[in-house]
Amino acid sequence: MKSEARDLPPLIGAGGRVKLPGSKSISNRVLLLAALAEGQAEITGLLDSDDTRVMLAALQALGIAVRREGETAHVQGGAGRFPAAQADLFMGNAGTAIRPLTAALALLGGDYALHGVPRMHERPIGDLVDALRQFGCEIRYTGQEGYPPLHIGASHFRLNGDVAVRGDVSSQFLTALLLALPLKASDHDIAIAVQGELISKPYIEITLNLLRRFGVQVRRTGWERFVIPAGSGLRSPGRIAVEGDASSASYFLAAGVLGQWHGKGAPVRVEGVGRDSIQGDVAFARVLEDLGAQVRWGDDFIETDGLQAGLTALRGGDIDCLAIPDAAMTLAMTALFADAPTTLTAIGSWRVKETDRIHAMATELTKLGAKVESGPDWLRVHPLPAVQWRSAAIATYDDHRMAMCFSLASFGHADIRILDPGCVAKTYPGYFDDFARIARPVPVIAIDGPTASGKGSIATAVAEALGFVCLDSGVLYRLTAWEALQQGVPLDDSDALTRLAADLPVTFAAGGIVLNGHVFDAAQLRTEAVGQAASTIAAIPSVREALFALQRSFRRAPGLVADGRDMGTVVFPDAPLKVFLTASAHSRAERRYKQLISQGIPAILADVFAELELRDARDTQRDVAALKPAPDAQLLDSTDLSLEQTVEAVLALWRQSV
Ligand SMILES: Nc1ncnc2c1ncn2[C@@H]1O[C@H](COP(=O)(O)OP(=O)(O)O)[C@@H](O)[C@H]1O
Ligand SMILES: Nc1ccn([C@@H]2O[C@H](COP(=O)(O)OP(=O)(O)O)[C@@H](O)[C@H]2O)c(=O)n1
Repeated sequence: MKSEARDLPPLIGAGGRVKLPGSKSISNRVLLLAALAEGQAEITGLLDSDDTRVMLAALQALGIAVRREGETAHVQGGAGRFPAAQADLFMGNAGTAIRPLTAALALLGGDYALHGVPRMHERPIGDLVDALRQFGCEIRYTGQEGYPPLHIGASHFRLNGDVAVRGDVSSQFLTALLLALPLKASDHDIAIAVQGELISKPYIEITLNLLRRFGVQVRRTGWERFVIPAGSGLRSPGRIAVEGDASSASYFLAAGVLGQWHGKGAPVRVEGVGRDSIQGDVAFARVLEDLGAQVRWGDDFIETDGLQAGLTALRGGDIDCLAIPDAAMTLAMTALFADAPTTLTAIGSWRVKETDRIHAMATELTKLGAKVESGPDWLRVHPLPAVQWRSAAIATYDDHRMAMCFSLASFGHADIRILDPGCVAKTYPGYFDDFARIARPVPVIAIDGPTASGKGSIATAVAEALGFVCLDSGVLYRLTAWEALQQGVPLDDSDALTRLAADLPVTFAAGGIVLNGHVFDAAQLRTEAVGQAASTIAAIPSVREALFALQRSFRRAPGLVADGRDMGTVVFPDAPLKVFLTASAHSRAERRYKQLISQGIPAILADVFAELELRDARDTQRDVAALKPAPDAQLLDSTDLSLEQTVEAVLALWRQSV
């Protein structure tokens, strides 16, 4: 089932450590090699994600005994064959599963059907099939020519000189052949000739490296010709550890740089990859370094810590991404914070990944307000100045990397909603939890409570003391009510009231209210008539929803103090400090009475008291966002406290909480 959306709070910094999940590329290669090899393998650090489950399920369907306990899997190798001669295999959207399995199954022969999700049926596989047919493999397209689904039949294996495979669409075709051909190399050398410029070479290095671990030494001439020597056979190394995923590391490494902008960050360290990693995507950290990031390398970790001395932003420029196709997506995000446009080149392979990533990236970056240009195999992203950021709901195209990349937009100046965040399960089910662990959201102090408990005065004073922005959310309800009264909109016409709230022509300049382009005298909102009307319309769910985004947009660095009725329960549920401010009804009525008189508004204490009780009742009994303390709120009774004492009490709670 799809999770619908995840709202990310704007961030003021980042810091901490992340233990990376296992690399997808290594996990699926090792699983297949272990299944084909002779002997038992214990694989540790294995990634648990959609794509590895697809591979595990396929191997089990093929009769391979696999036992999995958390991050460890025990595989009893099939010694060059699969026990099941017939199987129907669901491959999801896992390119790292379908391609090498197609090669292995086709070379061995049998009666196998391979299919996946609709997007998988749009991802080309023709170049691999063409290469395998040169060996006499029987492969049929059961859908569209050149794409899965496939049927694999008997193998009439023959060798006829070098076998040709294209290398310029996906390096996974070559990887698939390299992983599977040792099955047929007992008596003869088998040579593969790559046609076209080989892309993603580092992924081929991973393949060669893992083949060595399984006893096969591939000889290569440049990146054009690969020979699997006669006598090669796959033998289990016994135990094999999977490195952390270097592509997934890129988001955290970028966070360790962007998270220092406000001076509130600390280093971010990813554990599980290091300077000797066999994954090409660790080169992303070198690219970041070239762009001006402060990077530290360890044997088993990489750490970023803001910018190098003397810089105020990452550098822009042209970046050849041929070697880091996946991590390169992360550079499209850091480009928003660079000092000049960034052009990513050699990214044609993005077009045939989980989605057309060039199109997806360009579309979603544009939603944030960014200027983006693109071509068949390149993307140019212009820096996005703070004032031009727009809040956006980001579509993720069933692409885990789109979802993970755009979490970095929360370092910008807008509210970010990630749609279908569950798609990260393809490679990193726990991504958003890990990201939240290193993220430092812009702090919010939420102050809720009944009328005249002192919320507004306390919030203003606390915000001033801390240098934070202040939001009096009641003002938004009062403004909507005031407009309704002005325009004669009935207070039970929820559609009209919702439209009013959604299009409230208001800005807050230097703490003052500007309505319809004119400075607005806030005293007009303090009358009891407006207060009662505000509390009436505030009970309408669609009005509350219409004001939700506007309220959240006040959360900006260095912090926010927000007062109202539902700041801690609904609008800022992740606020690190929530105060529920009360005072006895008598003292509140007296305070309000004095306040009104001092403002020259005529009032009678008994009436003020009665109206206050009426409003308390309405605010606490309504169905939506009823006035009540959040479970984690601190209760503060100000009946016997002065204004100054109450402010000090809130500041003391704040000091304790940070
Ligand atoms: N602890 C307090 N002691 C005395 N007066 C207070 C205290 N807190 C607030 N007041 C006064 O009560 C009045 C109502 O406070 P206000 O901040 O408008 O409350 P709210 O926003 O909760 O309705 C103001 O005139 C304010 O100065
Ligand atoms: N976050 C908020 C703020 C105000 N309101 C409503 O708006 C009315 C006026 O809010 P206010 O904060 O200006 O009221 P006072 O507490 O200042 O009297 C309240 O009585 C609530 O019904 C709300 O529902 N939720």
